[in-house]
Amino acid sequence: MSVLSVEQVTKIYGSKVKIRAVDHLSLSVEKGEFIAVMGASGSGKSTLLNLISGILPLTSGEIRIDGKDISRLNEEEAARLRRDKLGFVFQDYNLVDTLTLGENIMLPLMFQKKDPDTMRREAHIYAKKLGIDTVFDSRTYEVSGGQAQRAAIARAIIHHPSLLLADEPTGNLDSASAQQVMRIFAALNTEEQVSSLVVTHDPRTASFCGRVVFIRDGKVFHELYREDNQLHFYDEILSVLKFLGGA
Ligand SMILES: Nc1ncnc2c1ncn2[C@@H]1O[C@H](COP(=O)(O)OP(=O)(O)OP(=O)(O)O)[C@@H](O)[C@H]1O
Repeated sequence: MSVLSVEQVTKIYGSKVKIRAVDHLSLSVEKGEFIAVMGASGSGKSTLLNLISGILPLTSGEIRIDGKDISRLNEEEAARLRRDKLGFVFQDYNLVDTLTLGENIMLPLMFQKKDPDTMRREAHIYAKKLGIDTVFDSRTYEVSGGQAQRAAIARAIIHHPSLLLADEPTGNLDSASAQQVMRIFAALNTEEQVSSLVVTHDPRTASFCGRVVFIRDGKVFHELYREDNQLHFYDEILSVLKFLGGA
């Protein structure tokens, strides 16, 4: 069973003037896959993420997460699905500034009402894994962007979601921090089989993934699978982007 299955999904915005943001799009993510979604501004990437996370209703089609049809959920069920099955990483980290990094990492476990000792222990395990244990008790404004984003990743996966959704996770980072963050994504993918969908404009970020899905006008335009060499994959991604840009 696929972790995510998007079947012939269409999203039309507006009533008088209709905008077809996503158009009969199909995509599936298998357990342990690490996928980048690329496409020009306005091609429908954010709409697709919002449909998958159940924030936006579909116009037609079907989306299943772990086999469960999310288009049939009521608001409360959709919220529970987001909380239990999905993890989110955003461009601007979305950490809570009044909490320490460690407390931010623990947040999903607080919602699961775990006891404080277990929460702290598990948060430390992830902070160590992501190389931010030394700033566990720091505030969000006392750490670098790369450290903040690594805390956001720890928070996104600490409850073992089925699917990690990331929207421009390296968008605010310098290139060294961006590479470090993507190496962490890749390691989590290999070591813990975290299935991830990463929306990005950056070909270097995408080259860490195993597959890149290119979207144009709300449709899947092309897909690339990485063989072994990241540099070669990067070149292939650039060629498709050049073609997309010129088309
Ligand atoms: N709430 C909305 N109401 C009406 N139209 C919308 C809305 N949100 C997005 N759109 C339109 O839908 C299309 C797809 O937008 P979307 O934001 O999904 O693209 P994107 O690929 O994420 O772009 P970007 O890379 O700039 O974030 C665009 O034409 C956009 O103008």
